[in-house]
Amino acid sequence: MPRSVAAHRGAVVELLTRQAARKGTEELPLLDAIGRALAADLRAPVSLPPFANSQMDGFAVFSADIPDGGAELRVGAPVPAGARPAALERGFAVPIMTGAMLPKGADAVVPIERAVPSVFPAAGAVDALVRLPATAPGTFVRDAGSDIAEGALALAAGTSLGPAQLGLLAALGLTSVEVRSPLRVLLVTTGDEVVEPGNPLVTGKIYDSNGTLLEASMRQAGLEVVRNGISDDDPAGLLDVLRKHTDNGSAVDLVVTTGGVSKGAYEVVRQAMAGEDVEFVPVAMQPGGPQGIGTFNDVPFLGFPGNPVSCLVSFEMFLRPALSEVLGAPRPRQMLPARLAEPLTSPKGKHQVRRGIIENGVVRLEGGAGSHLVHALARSNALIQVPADVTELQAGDEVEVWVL
Ligand SMILES: Nc1nc2c(c(=O)[nH]1)N[C@H]1C(S)=C(S)[C@@H](COP(=O)(O)OP(=O)(O)OC[C@H]3O[C@@H](n4cnc5c(N)ncnc54)[C@H](O)[C@@H]3O)O[C@H]1N2
Ligand code: MOO
Repeated sequence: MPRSVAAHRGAVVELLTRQAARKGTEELPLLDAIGRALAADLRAPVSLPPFANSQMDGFAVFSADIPDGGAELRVGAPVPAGARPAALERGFAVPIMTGAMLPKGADAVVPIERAVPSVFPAAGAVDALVRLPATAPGTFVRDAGSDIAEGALALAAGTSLGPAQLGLLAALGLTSVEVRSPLRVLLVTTGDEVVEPGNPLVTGKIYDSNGTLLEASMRQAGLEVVRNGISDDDPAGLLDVLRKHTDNGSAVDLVVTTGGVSKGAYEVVRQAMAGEDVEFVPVAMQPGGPQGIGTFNDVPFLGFPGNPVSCLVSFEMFLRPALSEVLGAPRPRQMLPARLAEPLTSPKGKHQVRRGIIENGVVRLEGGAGSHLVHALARSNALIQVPADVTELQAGDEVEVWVL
């Protein structure tokens, strides 16, 4: 009985949870922390904004100085951004620039466009007057701490740090941040037929796309990737590579291989793992059905199938979500409902993952179901999820898509 996608994902989560618990944290300069997960809850060391300030270029006023019909007020000394202004005198309006500190005694800002005249008096002008409309207290004032108050929770442990989160930390005055240390992965592609790009393509051989595809996926997800070339179909050679990288305990946190897991005569990964704590399970998913999982030399092990699309789908369906769950980073893929632009069929009892392009809530298929179709994959921006109990869908039917 094949294992469900959810059950296999759960097994990958369990495998990584133990390993992640052994990893520590590290302090990094903000920009080096992009894509990492925050190690601990972080409280705001200062309030944002730190002081009440103006949201507009205009006049800071005491709202009670302006009756319903408006009033003519005397113009005081202007407040540029960055200055510490003197208190506002009653009956005065002071020119204030966006972001500048509100003078004590002021409680509202009237934008320059609503003033008559609607220009600031020239520098050095004396006895200038301005006519302003009535204004409710608080208008165009950004109160101190209205974004976040000092001591409040700024970001929770496990938050994935993207540009917005790092920008917040900078706004709070921080220059570095404590993040979870990344997992280091040994990625080994296998197969006698597979050659490194850049070499001549001898008849019967193909270039290794899995190595680049998966290393790129892993790096984007915040993993450190160790490579050791391509292993041929000799199990002893593959075992040597795996031992070299796992023997000294902490060298790698996870091993991922590609290929050699199905039912052929030369299944190098299956053969190498005979006698190890690794099982080969059929998962009710297409592509990416045959999966290896377990530990090698006490290090978590995942054996992805050899077809390139199967590799990407295995990564997106199992490893990436498990990393999100266990480490907090990367952020989970955005999942959207979309209408199918065309019909599709799906094998009975298997969760199918098709590739497609989503645009304005409609998703169209790119290429067929074949797991060798890397060109179609490269044109796609979404994975279309077809549940195991669905065998046919019509144009216009709603599906869930994961945005790549
Ligand atoms: N009799 C059966 N045959 C197959 C079954 C099955 O159930 N019964 N399952 C099929 C499915 S589904 C998949 S997926 C593949 C999985 O095969 P393996 O993991 O053993 O992978 P390989 O046989 O080594 O390769 C499969 C395919 O992918 C190409 N490949 C391999 N490595 C790379 C690489 N690094 N870069 C690019 N392409 C690669 C390889 O040449 C094969 O075409 O098994 C089916 N067969
Ligand atoms: O499961 Mo295979 O990965 O369909 O091609």
